[in-house]
Amino acid sequence: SHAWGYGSNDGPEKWAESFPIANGPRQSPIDIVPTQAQNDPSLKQLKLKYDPATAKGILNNGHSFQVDFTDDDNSSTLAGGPVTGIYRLRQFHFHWGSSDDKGSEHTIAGTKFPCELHLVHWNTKYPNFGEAASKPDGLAVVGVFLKIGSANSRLQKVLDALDDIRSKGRQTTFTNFDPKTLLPASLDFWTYEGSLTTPPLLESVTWIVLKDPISVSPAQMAKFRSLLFTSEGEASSCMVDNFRPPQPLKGRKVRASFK
Ligand SMILES: CCN[C@H]1CN(CCOCC)S(=O)(=O)c2sc(S(N)(=O)=O)cc21
Ligand SMILES: [Zn+2]
Repeated sequence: SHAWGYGSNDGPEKWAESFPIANGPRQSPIDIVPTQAQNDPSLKQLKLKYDPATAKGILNNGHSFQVDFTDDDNSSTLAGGPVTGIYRLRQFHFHWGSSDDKGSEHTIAGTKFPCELHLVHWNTKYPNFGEAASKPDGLAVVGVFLKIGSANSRLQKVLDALDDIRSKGRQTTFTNFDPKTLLPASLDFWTYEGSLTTPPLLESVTWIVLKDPISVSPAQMAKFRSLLFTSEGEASSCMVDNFRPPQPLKGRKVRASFK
């Protein structure tokens, strides 16, 4: 079976055994080196339009937790930036560490953040998400770093739902939430062609990593770490360190939308 995780027996160093694309040419995440990113004036402004009514539920999938959105129309979309056409918001989720000195997947000149938010969108030129997920221009994921600071009241709305989804497979309704409230003031970004950072590691993601972080407090980080990788009835394992380390750039260029 393709059971994978983040432990020593089933973690990122073992994924290539079941998912050989793990050693592919456009794997994610990467270390972003700002001085080596090229400003590209042809990059358009990022256009994010989210309708809070499309928020549907929140789920512990045993690897992270995700907030799912209804994606049967163009109510919540991404356009502009490095992409052509319209991409629909499917879900957002996070990756975080067991301590504040690690947790993000992308790093900035080697700097790790305690947490990273991913907003997953799929290209509407394809009939559905599943089809899009396997195409080289099928997905666009916006990455946002979380930095330790003051408590983030918008994030707290999401964290308040975690008590109901503590173990793997638990889900609950989660509606009337605008993911735009989780974004920093500036939409300046770096962009590069990459992959899913978890199995199946499909090389179908245009990455859009925002330059500015949002804040998270130490108490809020503790809330992330209260989740479990395991189902009820199994021996409990805390959901922490669910991040893949940076992967080789293999000649890819990282572009910046800003000077
Ligand atoms: C735990 C599984 N995570 C996957 C699940 N999806 C892929 C499903 O493949 C369909 C064939 S996804 O497209 O929602 C997605 S995006 C990211 S990430 N970290 O790169 O933003 C991981 C994943
Ligand atoms: Zn992710």
